[in-house]
Amino acid sequence: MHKNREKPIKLLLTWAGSDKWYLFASVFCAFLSGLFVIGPYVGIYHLMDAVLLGTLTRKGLTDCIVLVSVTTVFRMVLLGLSGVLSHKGAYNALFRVRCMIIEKLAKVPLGYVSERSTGEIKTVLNENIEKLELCLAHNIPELVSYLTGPVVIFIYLMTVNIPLALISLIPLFLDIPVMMAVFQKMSALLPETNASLADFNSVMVEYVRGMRLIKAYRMGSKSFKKFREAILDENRAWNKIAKKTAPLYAVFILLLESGLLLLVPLGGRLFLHGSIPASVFLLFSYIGSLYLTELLPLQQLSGNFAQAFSGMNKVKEILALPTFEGGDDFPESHDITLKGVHFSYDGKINVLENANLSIRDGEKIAVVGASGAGKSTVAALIARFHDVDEGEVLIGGKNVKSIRYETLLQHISLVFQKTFLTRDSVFDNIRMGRHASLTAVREAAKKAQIDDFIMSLPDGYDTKVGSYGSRFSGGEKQRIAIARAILKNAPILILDEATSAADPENQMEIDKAIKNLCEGKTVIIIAHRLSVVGMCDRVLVVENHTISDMGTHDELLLRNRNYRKSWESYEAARNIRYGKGGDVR
Ligand SMILES: Nc1ncnc2c1ncn2[C@@H]1O[C@H](COP(=O)(O)OP(=O)(O)OP(=O)(O)O)[C@@H](O)[C@H]1O
Repeated sequence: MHKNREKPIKLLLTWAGSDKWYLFASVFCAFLSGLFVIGPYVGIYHLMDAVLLGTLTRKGLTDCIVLVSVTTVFRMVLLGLSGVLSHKGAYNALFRVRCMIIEKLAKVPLGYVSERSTGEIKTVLNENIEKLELCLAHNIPELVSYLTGPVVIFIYLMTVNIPLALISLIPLFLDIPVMMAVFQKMSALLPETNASLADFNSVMVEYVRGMRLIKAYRMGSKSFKKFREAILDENRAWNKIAKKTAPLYAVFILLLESGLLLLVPLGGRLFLHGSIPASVFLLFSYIGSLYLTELLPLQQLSGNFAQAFSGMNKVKEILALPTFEGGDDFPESHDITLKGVHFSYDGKINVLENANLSIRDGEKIAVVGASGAGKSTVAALIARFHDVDEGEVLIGGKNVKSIRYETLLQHISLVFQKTFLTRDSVFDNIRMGRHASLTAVREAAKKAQIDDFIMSLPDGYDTKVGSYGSRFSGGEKQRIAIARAILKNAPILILDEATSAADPENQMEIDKAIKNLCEGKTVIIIAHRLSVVGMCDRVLVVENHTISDMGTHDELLLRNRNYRKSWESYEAARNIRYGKGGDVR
């Protein structure tokens, strides 16, 4: 809780780690560059003074030119140096924050990650973090530089004429509440803009992934309403910000430039009364009313800071997600038990109520039930993708909550319905980060019936998979995933409809691969097709929000009406033959 209230700049520096020294050095250079702003003003004032008094000499002119040139060059050099340092610090900090998020996402229960859409995570990793770059590399040094210059000029003006110098500050005091109002308005509206940006990113990812479908159905970009609406929504959100803040920006600029209206009449009066010399009058009329405009970029900075802080909140949200820390070693035995398990995804609708099961070490179980009955949920709870609301999930007699999360995942292999291949080589896709030799990888691939196919590719195991594994068929991808699981050799195996993408030819290969994969393991197969039942010892039926029955295929055929009906339908479908004209026999 305390962390959430941490000051944004302090938090940014914590995230920057040791790179904060680059940021400090950059701020220091920006400060020095701000000090040099005074040079041209002092030079011009002395020039005006000498011209008006008729005391200008060649040396005086040269001194003035040198002062103006040297201070301007120093200012630019320091500003450049500040930029180099701030970018080095900022990009290192960004790298660190992105790594922290990625590491966090790897540690949080999978349930949390899948609940956040890809687009939302992409928005945080990309757009929100980029705003931090803007803040660290540009806005903070700029803020220091923009503030130092006017402060130094003000101090100089005070040495010339205190009353006029103080009067020159009036526009600034009037502007402070306006700037605060801009910041507040931006901060209030940004969550909405962020949400629409995250939505836009989600829809964009969906649009690109669904391109095949869009083309197949000739939906065309215009007809993809969701995409267009997401773009329009994002535009609307930004227009709303512009509408609400533009008038305030205008007031800010007008006020900041209004010094002339005060200093010319007042200074003129003092000059005409002989209270100040002409050079002081001209100094305040020109510089005294202009130096505050150095602060003009601040109006944009307030908006940028608001955006950066809003992005930081998103990063904070992810970094605050709970992780499963600590815990015991994995148990020796691999039997699985569910005791009185209740579970709901949203806290409202119970997907499982009082679910009980007992799977023996080395047993192969098929999980059957209607679509949406909760089969995948049972598997997800065993792998602790979510925590149960009530009851216990035990492996080898130990509650999964007491087993070290990493260890738990190391001992469970999952083959999902949708196979995800990374953009690396086939070799790396099977190894998945572990140290395994080519011989070991090939051994696994042979058992998964995919070695011959991989060897027939132009670069064999070095073949790049390509984005989303687009160059492989569904069946090939599944066999690569099975090879992965064989190599992992975890004692517990969960297969979620792993055979769904197979054609009849592939099916035999996949069946062989699965048989090899399952050898000597405790296996749970989520069976959407009852053919899987043949390779399992027992069947578990999920229906009516619970595990309603568990037994061998023959036992269930005798005692479970719904299972018997499903089996009969499956048998009938299996025996369907097609006649010449396509008629069903
Ligand atoms: N992440 C989630 N958030 C909210 N509800 C979910 C989530 N995942 C699944 N559900 C809901 O929980 C119920 C059970 O889903 P589950 O995926 O376990 O069923 P299933 O039997 O495996 O279905 P299928 O055979 O169609 O894959 C469904 O009503 C589903 O809509």
